Amino acid sequence: MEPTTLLTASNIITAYDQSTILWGVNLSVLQGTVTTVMGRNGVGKTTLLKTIMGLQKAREGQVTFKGEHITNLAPYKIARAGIGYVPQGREIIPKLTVQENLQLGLEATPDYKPRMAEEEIYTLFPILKEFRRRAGGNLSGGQQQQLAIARTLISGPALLLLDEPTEGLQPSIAIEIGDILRQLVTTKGMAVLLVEQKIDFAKHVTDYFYFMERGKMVKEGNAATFDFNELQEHIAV
Ligand SMILES: Nc1ncnc2c1ncn2[C@@H]1O[C@H](COP(=O)(O)OP(=O)(O)OP(=O)(O)O)[C@@H](O)[C@H]1O
Repeated sequence: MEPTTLLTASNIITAYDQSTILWGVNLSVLQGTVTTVMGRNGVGKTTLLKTIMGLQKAREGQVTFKGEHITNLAPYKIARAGIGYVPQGREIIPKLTVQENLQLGLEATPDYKPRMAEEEIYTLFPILKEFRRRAGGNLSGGQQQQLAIARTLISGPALLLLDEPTEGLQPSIAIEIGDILRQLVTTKGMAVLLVEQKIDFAKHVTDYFYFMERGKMVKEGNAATFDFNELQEHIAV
């Protein structure tokens, strides 16, 4: 059976005032896969995630999710449709406890009820259970990243958008995060759209790659056949 396409972005053009950042981006994400967008700083990766999430308006083009047009809908409507966004920098609330931070994710649901049970989340992230009464600000970087992902999972998204989740983390901690992402796609059938700069980490988790340069996808392919040497040259500079 052909895997279902969950998300499609077609010919997306996004600009900040006079400055155009995305110049006709095309991308799709299949259910049960991790899709990764790589590219140097400033090429527009974050802008792409924000456009998908409705946080930045697309001037042209369309975003389709589960067959429905969601282009430029209010972010809360996009969240309720089933897309979870874990922004760069995690954005957890340092003074709130782990459990309280987790519950903030319920704002993405219409009835404030979890779509993934807290216990199930704590099974995926045992350290969060152990530290559930600690202030979020007292967690390590890797634990804060786990919390940011967990907070998004509580609303039961079908697609998770992740912006550089391994930034500032040691490789071993990054791999732990990667293993959790793989678990979500293989056991829950979720899809992940990842923005990443670290090739080793990306290779570990990714099924399908896109490579972006100056607001456009210039290369794409299956992880198994993707030419990473070429990619490395582009990214390393
Ligand atoms: N709110 C904004 N207003 C104006 N320009 C912006 C804004 N946000 C980002 N930009 C510009 O848009 C371009 C693309 O930024 P974006 O954050 O999407 O890139 P990126 O590929 O995610 O890079 P990084 O890895 O550094 O986050 C950059 O030149 C940036 O300066």
